[in-house]
Amino acid sequence: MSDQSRPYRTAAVIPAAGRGVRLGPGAPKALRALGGTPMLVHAVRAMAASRHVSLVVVVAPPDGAPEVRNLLDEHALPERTEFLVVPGGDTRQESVKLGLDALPADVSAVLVHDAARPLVPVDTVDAVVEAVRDGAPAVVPALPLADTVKEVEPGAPGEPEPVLSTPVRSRLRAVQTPQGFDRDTLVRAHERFAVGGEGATDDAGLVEQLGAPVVVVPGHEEAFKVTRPLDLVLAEAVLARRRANDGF
Ligand SMILES: Nc1ccn([C@@H]2O[C@H](COP(=O)(O)OP(=O)(O)OP(=O)(O)O)[C@@H](O)[C@H]2O)c(=O)n1
Ligand SMILES: C[C@](O)(CO)[C@H](O)COP(=O)(O)O
Repeated sequence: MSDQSRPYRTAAVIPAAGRGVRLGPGAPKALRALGGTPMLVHAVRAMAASRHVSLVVVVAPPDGAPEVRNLLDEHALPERTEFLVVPGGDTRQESVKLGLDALPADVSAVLVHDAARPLVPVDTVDAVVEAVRDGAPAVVPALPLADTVKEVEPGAPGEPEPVLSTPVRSRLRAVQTPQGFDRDTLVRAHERFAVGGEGATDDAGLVEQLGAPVVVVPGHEEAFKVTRPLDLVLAEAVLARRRANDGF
């Protein structure tokens, strides 16, 4: 739980060090354009749009920190927000850990947000921060599923895979980011699993393995992750609709 003696400051860590293999050949995914602006800049603006967030730590591709720093300097970002850039690691988990290591001592709450979710609305960001400030050590935004999900025995690509079970769909949620945490809880989770741990595909998964409670708040359809080429088509369409609605 949070240390009440510390002032309450919320920072966002944005892992942006991935290659974007599933998106196809090109620049690292976070640096690819969406509506003419790098996806990372959209993600940074989405975090800085929250009045709660006063620091954004961008975790850049390992050899791309100077380029990312220049990128942030070139784009208009809120002046009240501080920005740090650090080099990332080989996995998302390592990159998040490197971002956490860069946080100053006065940060009490941390959001971890994929650069690959450039269009998350500020209301979703605020809902996550507020749940953490209300005392939840770990908060994830998530949506119910539209598809039925099967657990299978994974086989060779293209080969039929035996179905093992069908989880009850109404109990499942598709988890998004930003995920919000009490800083000490998240740091403990990452330290425990940094070396030889089981790992997890999201930060809340590490906190669950610590035994700490994680709660879900409503996510948003526009907080989807740009993973494959079709996601980029959808992201361009969402952005174009927003720009048309805003009249620019
Ligand atoms: N070594 C890594 C790998 C991923 N990420 C970041 O974690 C987020 C979620 O990862 P994902 O969408 O899987 O991105 P990539 O790893 O780039 O995609 P792919 O798996 O297709 O290569 C992205 O913002 C990505 O930049 C990171 O910071 N460091
Ligand atoms: C953190 C995450 O976005 C939650 O859905 C997801 O687990 C990241 O997975 P990826 O394979 O690293 O994109």
